[in-house]
Amino acid sequence: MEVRARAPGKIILAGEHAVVHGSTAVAAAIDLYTYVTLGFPTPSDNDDTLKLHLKDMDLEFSWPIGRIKEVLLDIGGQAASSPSSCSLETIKAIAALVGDQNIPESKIGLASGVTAFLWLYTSIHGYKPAKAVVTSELPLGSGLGSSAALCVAFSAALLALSDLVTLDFSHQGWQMFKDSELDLVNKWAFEGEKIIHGRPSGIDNTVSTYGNMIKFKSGELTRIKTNMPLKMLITNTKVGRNTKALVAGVSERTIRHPKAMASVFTAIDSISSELASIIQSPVTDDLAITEKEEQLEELMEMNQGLLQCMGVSHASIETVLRSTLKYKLSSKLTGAGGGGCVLTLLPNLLSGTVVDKVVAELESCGFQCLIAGIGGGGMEISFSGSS
Ligand SMILES: Nc1ncnc2c1ncn2[C@@H]1O[C@H](COP(=O)(O)OP(=O)(O)O)[C@@H](O)[C@H]1O
Ligand SMILES: C[C@@](O)(CCOP(=O)(O)O)CC(=O)O
Ligand SMILES: [Mg+2]
Repeated sequence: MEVRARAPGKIILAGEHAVVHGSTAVAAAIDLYTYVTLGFPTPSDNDDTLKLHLKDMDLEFSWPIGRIKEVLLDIGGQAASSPSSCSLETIKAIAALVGDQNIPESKIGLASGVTAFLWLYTSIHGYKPAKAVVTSELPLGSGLGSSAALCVAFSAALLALSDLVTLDFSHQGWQMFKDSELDLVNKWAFEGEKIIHGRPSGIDNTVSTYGNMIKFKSGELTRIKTNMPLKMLITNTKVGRNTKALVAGVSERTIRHPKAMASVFTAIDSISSELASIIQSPVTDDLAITEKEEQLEELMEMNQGLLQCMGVSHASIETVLRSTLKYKLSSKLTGAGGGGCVLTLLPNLLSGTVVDKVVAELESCGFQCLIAGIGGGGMEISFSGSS
């Protein structure tokens, strides 16, 4: 039997980085997904390997099960129901397995994703032969949560083929997990994110698992119901960066200037809480929407200023801010920054002509613009034969 899982990317409306240090952040799922297909060979296939195919990158990896057993002696899938962290020793052991595959130097950033796969796979299914295929609509390393979407999709596909979840195998099309099963997916995905990010807050895997819009603080989520139309332009500066290094940079700054950074984190906590309550409060007419949009714009600008304070902005991000400001539009980086993606609020009454002009200007700088649907569903799975 083959299962397909999909998990969405996300945007962070306020609070990235500060959320790692205990502040509130607000995030929404977007309608761009990472897909993982997983299947076990039949005995007649006579295949005793674990395979991982990263289809978009045209990379195929294969490990003989004997080699995995030799390197990862004590994992063996006994702990699938209680997610645990990958020890440093095991990360080193997995590095030897990843090393076997000679990933080209230009694609070495993928090694952490492959490491997360091997940890999640062996933790949940032990030493069983299988093939996993990954495709994604998300740009990698751009702040839209591709790492979390990958870990959620892996965890969902792995658990769907375990005896820990109950599913309707005859159901046609996408189906959801029960709440307690989603919790298990989320916990495993967080363990995968730890391998990729070092010190994740958990917001990305949580919003990818449960979908919609969430407020997140110290590992606790509160679902948010939006009461206003919210349209964001996402501009990908295409400047590559790595979340792990940026998160570590903020932590180092916090060690150097603990008091100043604590004030920054407190300010961001207030910004996120205020932003969440504006989004949730009822609106009566267009005027009320415009007022709320102006408040949101101001909060986004304040958040961006504080992100700059943390050292995670970038010349390319500043270029987007300047370009959008010419049209009186407010922007902030989203995700880890250092390049990656920028959000621009598109007010409800903004004319299509202005949007076209801003997009044309941003694209003339070499950036890529997209308008994604926000606040949609979380992870889902489907069995082969259905869509
Ligand atoms: N589809 C994918 N295939 C393989 N690795 C992936 C995939 N998506 C994400 N990754 C892993 O996640 C890393 C990017 O994560 P990160 O730096 O957190 O940025 P973001 O989560 O914003 O995209 C990649 O370098 C890779 O290791
Ligand atoms: C910077 C941070 O707040 C978000 C990182 O998101 P992304 O990997 O850049 O999509 C880190 C985290 O919360 O784990
Ligand atoms: Mg990430």
